[in-house]
Amino acid sequence: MENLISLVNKIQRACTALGDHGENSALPTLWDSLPAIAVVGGQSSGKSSVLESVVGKDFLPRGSGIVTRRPLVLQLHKIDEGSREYAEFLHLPRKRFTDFVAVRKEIQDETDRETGRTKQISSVPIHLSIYSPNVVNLTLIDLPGLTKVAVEGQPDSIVKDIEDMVRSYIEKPNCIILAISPANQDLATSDAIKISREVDPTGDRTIGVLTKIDLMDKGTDAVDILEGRAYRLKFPWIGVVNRSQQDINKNVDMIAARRREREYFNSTPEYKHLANRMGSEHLAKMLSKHLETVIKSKIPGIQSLINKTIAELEAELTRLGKPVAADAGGKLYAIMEICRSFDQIFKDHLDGVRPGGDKIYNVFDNQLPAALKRLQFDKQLSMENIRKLITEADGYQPHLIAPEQGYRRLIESSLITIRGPAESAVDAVHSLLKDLVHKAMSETLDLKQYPGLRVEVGAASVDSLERMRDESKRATLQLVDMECGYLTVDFFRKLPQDVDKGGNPTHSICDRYNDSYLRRIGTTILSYVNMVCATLRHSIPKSIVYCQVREAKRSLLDHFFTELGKMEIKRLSSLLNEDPAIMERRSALAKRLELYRSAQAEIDAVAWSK
Ligand SMILES: Nc1nc2c(ncn2[C@@H]2O[C@H](COP(=O)(O)OP(=O)(O)OP(=O)(O)O)[C@@H](O)[C@H]2O)c(=O)[nH]1
Repeated sequence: MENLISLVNKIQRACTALGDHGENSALPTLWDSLPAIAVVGGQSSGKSSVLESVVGKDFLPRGSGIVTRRPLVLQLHKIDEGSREYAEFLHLPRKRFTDFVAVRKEIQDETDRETGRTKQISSVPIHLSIYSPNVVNLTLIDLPGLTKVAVEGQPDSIVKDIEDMVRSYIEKPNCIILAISPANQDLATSDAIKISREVDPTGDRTIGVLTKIDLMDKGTDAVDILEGRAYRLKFPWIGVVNRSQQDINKNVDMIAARRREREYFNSTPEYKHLANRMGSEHLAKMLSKHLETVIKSKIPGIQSLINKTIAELEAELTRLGKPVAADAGGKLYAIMEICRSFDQIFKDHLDGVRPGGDKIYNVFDNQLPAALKRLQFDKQLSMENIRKLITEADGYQPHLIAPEQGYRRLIESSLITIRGPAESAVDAVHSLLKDLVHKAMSETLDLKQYPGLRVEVGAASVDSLERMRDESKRATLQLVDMECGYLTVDFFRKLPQDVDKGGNPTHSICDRYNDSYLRRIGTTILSYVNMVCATLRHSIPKSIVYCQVREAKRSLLDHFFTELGKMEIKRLSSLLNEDPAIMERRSALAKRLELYRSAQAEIDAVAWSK
C-alpha cells in the first residue's frame, strides 16, 4: 500500500518537471487527476507549524507578512530506521540537503528566482522531498496564507490573487483540503472554512485542523468544534498544539514539542477523552492513511484517463507528422522520403490503386475518337473541293493516267486536320496528369506539414509535366506528319487503273472531269484517309502514354532531385520550414506523451503488484 503514495509522488514530480501543474493548459493535465492534500488557512493560522510538526523538522521560511509565495509540494518519504534524514529539491537534482536550515534558505531563494524579490506570488510549485525515518509517506501542498488586506509593498490585487491561486488548487475534485483554523479566533471568521465550504460544500474532502488550542481564553474550550457540533465535516476535526513563538525562539525541538503536545491532550480534562485522535502525530498518520485510501480508489480512473490521453496524444502526434532532422543529410533524406511517398501516391493514381487514372483511358476511348469523327472527311472531300484541287494540281498539263498530285494534295489536306484532335488529346492527358499531381499532393500528409516543400514539389511536378507535354506533342504530331509525308503505296496499287476521265477536253476547265470520275477519286481518298485515321486513333494514345504517362511515372521528380542535390543546408531548411507553432506543439505533445507513458508503466506496475 505504501508504494501508492510514492507512486503519486513520482508522477507529481514528473508532472512538474514537464510544466504540468494543473494550470489552464492547452495540453491534457495529469496533475489534476492525482490526489493531493493542500494546506489552506489564513496568515498566521499555524499552517507552517502544522506542516513542520507533521514532518518533525524546522525547514519552512519564517518571517512577517507573506512568506509562502509559491505553492510548496512537500513529499514525505519514510526510509529505514537509523538512516540519515535528507531533503531534495526537484529543481536541484542529485543535491542532498542534510542541513534543514539550508532547505529553508533554498525555498526562499527559489521563490525569489521565480517571483523576484517583490512580494508577488506565483503558482509554479516548488517540489521538496524529505526522506526520513520519522515521517509517514505523504504529499502535502503548502499554499500562500489567505489574507484580508494588502500590506505595504504588496499590490492591491494580492488578496484576490492568493485566493484565486488557493482556489485553483483546492477546487479540483481530487484535492483533499487540510483546512487550518486557529482556535483562538471565532470559527465563523476562519478563512480556511470559508474557502473550503465554497469549493467543497458537503465537506467530503475537507479535513478540519484546529491550531492554537492552548491559546484559547481561559474558561473556553474547543470541544464543541472537535466533536463536530460547531461545524460538521465528514471527517473528525483534529486539534493540534504547535510550538509557540516563544518555543521557537528558545529552539524547543520538534521531538520535545510533540511530547508536550501529547501530554497537553492527555492531561487537559476537557480533551482527555479525545486524546487518541488529537495531535500532529495522529494527524500525520491519519492523513497518510486517508491519502492512500483515496489514491487506491482513484487508480482505475487514473489508469483509464492515462490510456485515453495516450491514445489522443498519439493521434495528434501522427496528425502533426515527424519532426525534422537538424543536419543537411537528415534534411535531404527527409525531403527525399516525402517526395518518394508523394511519387508513390501519384503512381497509385495512374495504376488504379487510387482513383483518377481511368480518366486518361477515357480520353483515348471517347474523346479522341469523337474528335476524329467530328473532322468529317466526307465534307472535306466534296465534289467541288476534289475538282478544285485536282485541276489546280494538274496545272497547265492535265494528268494523263491518274491525278497523282491531286491525290496527294487531297489526302494531305485531310490528314493535316488530324493534328487538331491529336493535340487536344495531348492537352487533355496533360491536364488530367496535373489534376493527379494535385490530388497526390493533398493526399501526402507530410507535404501538408511543410508548405515550402509542397509549393516546390508542386511546381517541379508541373514543370516536368509541361516538358513531357511538349515532347508528346512533338512526337504525336510527327505521327500525323509522317502519314502526310509518305502514303501507303500498296493501297493505291491495288486500285483498278482508271483511264476514263469521262470528260471532254474541249470543255472549260471546270468541266474537265465528270462527276463519276471525281466521285470515285473522292471515295478512294476517303477510304485511304479513314484507314490512316483508324491507325492514328491507335498510335496517338501509344505516343501519349509513352511520352507523358509512362514518363511521368518514371521521372516526374528526377529534375527536382538533381536540383535538390545541389542545394545548401539553408535552402533545404527553408523547404522544411514548418510552422513554429506546430513545432512547439509537437515537442510539447511528445514530452507529455512521455510523461503519460511512464505514468502508465508505474501505475500498471503498482496495480499489478497489489
Ligand atoms: N501557542 C501556539 N502558538 C502557535 C500554534 N500554532 C502556531 N503558533 C504560532 O503562531 C504563529 C504563526 O504560525 P505559523 O505556523 O507561522 O503560521 P502560518 O499560517 O504558517 O503563517 P503564514 O505563513 O505567515 O501565513 C507562530 O508564531 C507560531 O509559533 C499553536 O498551536 N500554539
